[in-house]
Amino acid sequence: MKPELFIEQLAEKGFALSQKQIDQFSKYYQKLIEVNEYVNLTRITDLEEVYLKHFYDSLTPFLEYPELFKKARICDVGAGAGFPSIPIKILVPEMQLAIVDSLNKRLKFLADLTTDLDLGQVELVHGRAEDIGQNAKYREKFDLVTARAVANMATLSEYCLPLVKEGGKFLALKGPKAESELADAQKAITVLGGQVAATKNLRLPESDEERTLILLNKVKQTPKKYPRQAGTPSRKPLH
Ligand SMILES: C[S@@+](CC[C@H](N)C(=O)[O-])C[C@H]1O[C@@H](n2cnc3c(N)ncnc32)[C@H](O)[C@@H]1O
Repeated sequence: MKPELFIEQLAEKGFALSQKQIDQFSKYYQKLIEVNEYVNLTRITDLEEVYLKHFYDSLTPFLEYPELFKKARICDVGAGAGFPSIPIKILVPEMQLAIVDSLNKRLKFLADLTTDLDLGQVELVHGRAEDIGQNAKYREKFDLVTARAVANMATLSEYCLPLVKEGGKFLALKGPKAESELADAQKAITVLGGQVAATKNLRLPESDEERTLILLNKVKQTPKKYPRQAGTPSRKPLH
């Protein structure tokens, strides 16, 4: 997807980018490629592929559910090089964002990136989601938690649902196997206090790339014993 098509597609959906936002995406691409030379951030480096499979793909939750991102406290679990939350933050600068990742060098990249892109405050939290979910500062504190390409849906629900406050939501960006992952995760989701609100199948523009967004509601508090700590001998997927 050429940057011009990216801009055109967003404008067609009602999100006309300002020159500042166009420049932020362009700078994001440059930084990603530059730092990827010595820190493993992404295997996708071609300009058009990055605009489609990282930038546009990351924006799909916002394009489908814009209301979830306004005036919300959001946590992106395992964001790596910033996906999906940084592209969304470019479109919604006022959103309150925390990013959790277990790899410090990726957080260092994000610290420099958020400064260079003038993105305002982003809280960067170093740690495993299993531990952060047991920390009172973060547990059941977020209106929305997002995650892309971190774990299967059952494991991911255990990482993410404890961070969502009651009445909040968890949104997972998944590929075409989402339906079977969701079936396998059904028990875990219920145990952790979640409920499936919607699944949405999408195709990225002018491509064969299929995606599924899974949206869960947090309907009751997560029992205290979850998430179980990393390395716990009895730790098996909750299904
Ligand atoms: C495959 S990358 C995906 C990154 C990004 N979400 C994307 O879609 O490009 C997975 C990321 O999740 C992080 N991660 C994996 N397990 C984690 C855990 N238990 N807690 C926090 N971060 C984790 C890794 O350090 C890595 O940055």
